[in-house]
Amino acid sequence: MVTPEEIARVPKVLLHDHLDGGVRPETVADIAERTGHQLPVDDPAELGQWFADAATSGSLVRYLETFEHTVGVMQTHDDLVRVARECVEDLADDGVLYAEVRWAPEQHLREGLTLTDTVDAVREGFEQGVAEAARRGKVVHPRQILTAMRHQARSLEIAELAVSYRDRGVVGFDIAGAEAGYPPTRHLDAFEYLHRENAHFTIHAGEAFGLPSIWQAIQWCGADRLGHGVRIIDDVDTSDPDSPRLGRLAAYVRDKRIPLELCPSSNVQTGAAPSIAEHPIGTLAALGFRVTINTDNRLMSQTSMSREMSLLVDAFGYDLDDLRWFTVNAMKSSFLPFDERLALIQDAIKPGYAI
Ligand SMILES: O=c1[nH]cnc2c1ncn2[C@H]1C[C@H](O)[C@@H](CO)O1
Ligand SMILES: [Zn+2]
Repeated sequence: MVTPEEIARVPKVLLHDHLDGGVRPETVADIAERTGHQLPVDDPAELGQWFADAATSGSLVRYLETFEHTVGVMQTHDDLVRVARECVEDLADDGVLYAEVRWAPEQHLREGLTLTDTVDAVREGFEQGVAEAARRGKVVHPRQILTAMRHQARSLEIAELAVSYRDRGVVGFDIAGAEAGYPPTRHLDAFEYLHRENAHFTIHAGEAFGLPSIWQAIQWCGADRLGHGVRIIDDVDTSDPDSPRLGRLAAYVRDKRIPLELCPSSNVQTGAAPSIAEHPIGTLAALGFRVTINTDNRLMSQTSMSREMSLLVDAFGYDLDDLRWFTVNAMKSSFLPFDERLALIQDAIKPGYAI
């Protein structure tokens, strides 16, 4: 059985983590006190628990309401730098080697920052975090994914922002927010623009809404990866456990090696999966889908990459070889240039798992 110490030590790759879903509770409390942002509870220890309890609602829409209290304290240059720096420090302390951290610039303009100001601030925070991690003897490579909110109408503008920062720390684009009622095809112009620019994007799909959302994300929008995508399991007939049968869409996703950014704890909180033990990741991994393990929102789920891996080790009996497979899957699926992906696999991931 893999121990928590081994999991903490091996290099991990994180493709789906929200900057505004991973703020330290102490930082939320600290900034809120200074800026006058009203919190439901003020004590940092209680606040961490409040986020977790409020997010464990069985509903994505209610889960998302908790972000008002993180987005609310990320409205100035200095506060964005701080949150970004602390994010990278926390990931490095957790043994994360490479991370794509997403956030929605359009949500951080309330105090007068421009879209480019916000991306510059996060970039500065990431650089500070990398330097601080290096001082602690840790190597971490953070990159940004810029998210557009699917209920808003700024996706083309955010896609243009992502392309303009493609050589300055931004590797991709995403849409997030409530899924039901806001299909990805509302943002086709943004996705078509990204295709023309040879740019990468992922789409939150198949979390709160099922197969039609995944189908649109892949076949209409041309997503490179699926944010969650967990409901692809609805297109797998497991009534005979010895020979599961894939429907056309599930077969396409597996044939094309489309990466699934699975986030087990988050899915249990929003009701997308009944429990970790019953999470479709077990079946999807066994069927050879391009499965990756992710945190989604470390604050709301009180989690980390190591914890998500530990939960899966406990539930499915995964060993180090399995964890390396998930990690290599994630690195192969990243939006980094191919040669950089290969270098991290050869130089860091393979040696890191040869313990
Ligand atoms: O799991 C999620 N599904 C859909 N949207 C999400 C999820 N987690 C966070 N978000 C939203 C709320 C954040 O404010 C936004 C940008 O990070 O993305
Ligand atoms: Zn997410």
